[in-house]
Amino acid sequence: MTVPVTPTLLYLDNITVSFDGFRALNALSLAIDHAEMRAIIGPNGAGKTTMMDVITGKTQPNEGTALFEGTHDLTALDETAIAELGIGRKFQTPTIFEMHTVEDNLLLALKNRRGPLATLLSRGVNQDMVRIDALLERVRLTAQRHRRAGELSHGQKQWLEIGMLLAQEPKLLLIDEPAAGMTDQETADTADLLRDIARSKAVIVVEHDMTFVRDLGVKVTCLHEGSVLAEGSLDAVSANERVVEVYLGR
Ligand SMILES: Nc1ncnc2c1ncn2[C@@H]1O[C@H](COP(=O)(O)OP(=O)(O)OP(=O)(O)O)[C@@H](O)[C@H]1O
Repeated sequence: MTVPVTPTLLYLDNITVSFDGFRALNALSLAIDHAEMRAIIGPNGAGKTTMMDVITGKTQPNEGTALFEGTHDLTALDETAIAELGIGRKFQTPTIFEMHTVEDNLLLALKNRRGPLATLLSRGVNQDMVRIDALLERVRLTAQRHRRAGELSHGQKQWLEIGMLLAQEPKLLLIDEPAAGMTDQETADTADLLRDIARSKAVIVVEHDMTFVRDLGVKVTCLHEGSVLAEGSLDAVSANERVVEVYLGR
């Protein structure tokens, strides 16, 4: 992989989002490097979802700068344009096609990326299969290839959706509470999978499960009342008195 000269992939500065005068984000600043994974923690209502909404163009900030790759002004783009820049988002509830096989779900995600014209012109059925082999292996679903997605375990469904996002070849993945509802083993496997993905892509994970965050072993940002309260290693953030007061000590 060629590493770009500027390390900052996502740059948020002084972002404010007001809902009827209430500041869901309050001068929030955050920078994510290429191939960096960052865990975002913080109490309910801290602004984590609103931050993801700003990055993906779902919500327009009232103030502030949001740059992707140093040049793309995210505040001037709609959700489709932002997805096309290479920002993929996974919500907590998987949006897979339950009646289709695992393989077909991935195939649909690949075609979705190319669009109808490219799909028509594509001679690449074999190439698709090579890509799908690699995706299946990556998301640990090779043995489930021909099963209907609806039959997968909760954790496997989450991984399939991550695979569908990877099919779109994003540069930045936003993932909302991936460990919610997972068994301990699935949670550990998911941390492993995300660490693997983060070797070549940037990943932002919002998560409340501190065991999982510890497994990720990455820099942590704690949000509170729409701003960054603390940032650093999980040990440093966990030792922060304010973080204990507003979040961990609850
Ligand atoms: N569309 C909206 N209209 C009014 N208030 C909103 C809207 N969206 C979010 N808020 C408020 O903004 C604040 C931040 O919400 P947000 O969902 O971003 O928090 P969060 O950190 O994701 O919380 P959680 O951990 O519960 O998901 C909350 O007080 C919420 O009620």
